[in-house]
Amino acid sequence: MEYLHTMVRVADLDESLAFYCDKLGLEEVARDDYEKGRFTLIFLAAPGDRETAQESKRPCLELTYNWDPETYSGGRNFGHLAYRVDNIYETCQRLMDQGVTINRPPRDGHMAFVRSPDNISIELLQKGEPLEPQEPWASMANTGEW
Ligand SMILES: C[C@@H](O)C(=O)SC[C@H](NC(=O)CC[C@H](N)C(=O)O)C(=O)NCC(=O)O
Ligand code: NI
Repeated sequence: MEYLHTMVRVADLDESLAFYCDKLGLEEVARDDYEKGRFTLIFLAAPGDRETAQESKRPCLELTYNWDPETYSGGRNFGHLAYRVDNIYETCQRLMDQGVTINRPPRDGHMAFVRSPDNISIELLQKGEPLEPQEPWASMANTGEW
């Protein structure tokens, strides 16, 4: 058995691609429009997974965009998507510069959380050992739910 993808439904495709690709840094590896079902599926991969994902659409995040508007709510049982990053301070600074709220700042040099436009929780983990605590991150407060 192999892990393939996690699917999340998105209300605004352009807004979601701006967040997941332009800001978070994921890359589109596949896109399928389904006229009959009136939806689009887009498979996104982290740069480190690109080669594997281009061949087999795994490991991926699958965005489902239903052409007819729906209200997505609840789903408290869904926790988060997690990505490992080379430098969590640089990643959070880049996201913050692009207007993303760092809901749980990387005070420990190891873990941070942000939210997607559809309020999906995204965990960012430092690759290898935690970085030395440094400002402004060490004294930043949490913002809302992470
Ligand atoms: C391609 C493969 O990875 C899929 O996940 S297709 C699964 C299929 N998706 C849809 O029909 C998308 C549109 C639908 N309106 C929806 O929002 O799910 C499906 O069976 N989805 C049902 C589900 O519970 O995921
Ligand atoms: Ni799927």
